[in-house]
Amino acid sequence: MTSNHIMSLKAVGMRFGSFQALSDLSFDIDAGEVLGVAGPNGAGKSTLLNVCTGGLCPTSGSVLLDGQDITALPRHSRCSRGIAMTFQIPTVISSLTVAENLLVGRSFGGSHRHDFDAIVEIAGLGDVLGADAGTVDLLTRKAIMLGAALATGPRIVFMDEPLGGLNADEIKRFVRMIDRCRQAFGVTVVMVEHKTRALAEIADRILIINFGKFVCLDRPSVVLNDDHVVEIYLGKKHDA
Ligand SMILES: Nc1ncnc2c1ncn2[C@@H]1O[C@H](COP(=O)(O)OP(=O)(O)OP(=O)(O)O)[C@@H](O)[C@H]1O
Repeated sequence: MTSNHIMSLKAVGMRFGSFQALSDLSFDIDAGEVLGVAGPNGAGKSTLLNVCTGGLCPTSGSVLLDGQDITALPRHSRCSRGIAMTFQIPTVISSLTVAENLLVGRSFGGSHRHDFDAIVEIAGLGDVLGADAGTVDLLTRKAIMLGAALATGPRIVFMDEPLGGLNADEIKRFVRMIDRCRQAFGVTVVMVEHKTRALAEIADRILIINFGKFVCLDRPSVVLNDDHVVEIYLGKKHDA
């Protein structure tokens, strides 16, 4: 029987000293989907992304990529297997041009490479390729980070709060960018996001966690209309 799961977590736990940040998390990520991850502050969302991308090695359970155990692999080894991550605060190399930043991304990753011109077009960076990356606005810095992640040739991209700090118009533009990544390259996207309305627009499914524990995983219309989820785990202050 063939599986459509690109990644699976099996009973994953993450303990920092005596603090249990993630507990017994098990779920599958479908190839080609946009999976949203939401939950209150401190729920364990960034910890979960780090466990998936190799920034942290879980203290219990396992992470599988295409059914292969990658739990102990560090970030650079996972990158060469097609796993990329973007961060809440855009990490660009300010002393390099926009194009050079993308080329740095291209020097990492595995044997597969997405087309460079297509990445530039998707990220909307055509007009600023020669600009110093340190001089561009926040949306462009986020686009550079996404472009550099795509330049590693990923099959799955994890994004930590990609919409943070953007205004309503910029959110729409970045959501379109994410959608184009999927259309053009077939990449799977897992995004942690507090802006639940935007998340509902782009995500095929949303995972809710709280206190490091699984709460639910379903289509946005089901998850976001669940009274318990809305009141307890999302809350009005995060809605945008
Ligand atoms: N390296 C660490 N050492 C100790 N505790 C940590 C560490 N990293 C995270 N934590 C704790 O684990 C919990 C989950 O943190 P995490 O950053 O994953 O939450 P989050 O859901 O991403 O929160 P937010 O929405 O505020 O970004 C928090 O209580 C945090 O203080």
